[in-house]
Amino acid sequence: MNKKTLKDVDVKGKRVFCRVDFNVPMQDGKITDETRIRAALPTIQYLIDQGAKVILASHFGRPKGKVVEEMRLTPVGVRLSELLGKNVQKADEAYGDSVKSIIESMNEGDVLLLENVRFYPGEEKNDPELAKSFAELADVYVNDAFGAAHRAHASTEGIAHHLPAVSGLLMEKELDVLGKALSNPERPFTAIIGGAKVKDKIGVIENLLEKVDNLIIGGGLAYTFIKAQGHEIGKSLLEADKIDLANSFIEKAKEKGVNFYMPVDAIVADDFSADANSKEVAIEEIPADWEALDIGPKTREIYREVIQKSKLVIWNGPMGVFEIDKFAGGTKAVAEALAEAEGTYSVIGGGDSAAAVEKFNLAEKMSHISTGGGASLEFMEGKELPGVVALNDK
Ligand SMILES: Nc1ncnc2c1ncn2[C@@H]1O[C@H](COP(=O)(O)OP(=O)(O)OP(=O)(O)O)[C@@H](O)[C@H]1O
Ligand SMILES: O=C(O)[C@H](O)COP(=O)(O)O
Repeated sequence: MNKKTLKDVDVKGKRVFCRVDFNVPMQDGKITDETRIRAALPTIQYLIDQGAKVILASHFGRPKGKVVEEMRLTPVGVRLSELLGKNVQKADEAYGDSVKSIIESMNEGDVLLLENVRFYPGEEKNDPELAKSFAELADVYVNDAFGAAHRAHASTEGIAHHLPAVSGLLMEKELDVLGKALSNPERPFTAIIGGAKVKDKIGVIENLLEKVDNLIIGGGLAYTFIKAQGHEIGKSLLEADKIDLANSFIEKAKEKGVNFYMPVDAIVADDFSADANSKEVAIEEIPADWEALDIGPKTREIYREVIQKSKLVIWNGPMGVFEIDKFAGGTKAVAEALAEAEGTYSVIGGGDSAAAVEKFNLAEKMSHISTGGGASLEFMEGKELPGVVALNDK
């Protein structure tokens, strides 16, 4: 990476504004998945060990510039304190005199968690005044929020123009893994693209078609491709305006010598629900009144074989409606194939695929699970991430 990292600056005794992504799933004030908090621990612990005064900032949810009581970061502070095994002070604001006076009383190695930065309208607008107010709190800026690096906000981008600005250890790792995969992949290199819509994955498919040896398609978006091949798809998800594009991807794959894999069979249902009737059918036999909600067993086997022969696999998006057990089999089969494949480096591109891998208790078996959903998608599209661009060059 050509950006300065935490290791390039001296933080002893310094006030460090460290942007993390503590936007964790929460239900009734309880954190339901703490992966993102755990992923930020190495940077926080490093700062503590170096004797920095650690000022943590994060967004949580989408409060739209107003204080929303349920979106305070208090529960995150409590859990962080337990995980670090030390007191984490929590501020009720994210800048200003009250925060400054807390920071004045901090000792080296102390940790302060600021309030949700999205309580202020200037955050998402990347307001220069708010960025300056954040910068006034600190001597050094560390961005460890890979999950929010695709956002040009005051705490992810604006602030970097006012302080020495470096990446944290998680940010560095994410950029290294994803960067190496895209610039210098071990081959055979396979991408598995699933999820609901073609529309959301156009950029990723376009960019990956230039790089991979195998492109595997699954999930709801696969059926626009199946339709493009001239088959009827019943009530399965269809983006009619993307049929031509789907065909152009298939053509481009041929030109580039990329093996393009689509489902050859599916699990179809007479309703989008857990108690629907369901059955396996060949892909050209989807009944008119049914919808395909998962890839079928033959497809799973083909995909498993491709995965096993790959040296590197990037996976983004589930193969079916994995939230309903009946339609989770295809996504589970892909996750298991990745877990079992020896010598295959597996990169899970965040969001729903990461949630699926967690659900099947296979997270430990993956080589890298990105903490970024939207951010990893934009990275895989080949876009520059504003939160990274703004950091100091080496
Ligand atoms: N065959 C299908 N029919 C309808 N919906 C499907 C089908 N296959 C998968 N889905 C749905 O697609 C959704 C995930 O799509 P999405 O595009 O958001 O995935 P993702 O890219 O992994 O998400 P993220 O952007 O969070 O990383 C899931 O809720 C899943 O139920
Ligand atoms: O969960 C995420 O993908 C990040 O925390 C970014 O959140 P956002 O989509 O609300 O900007």
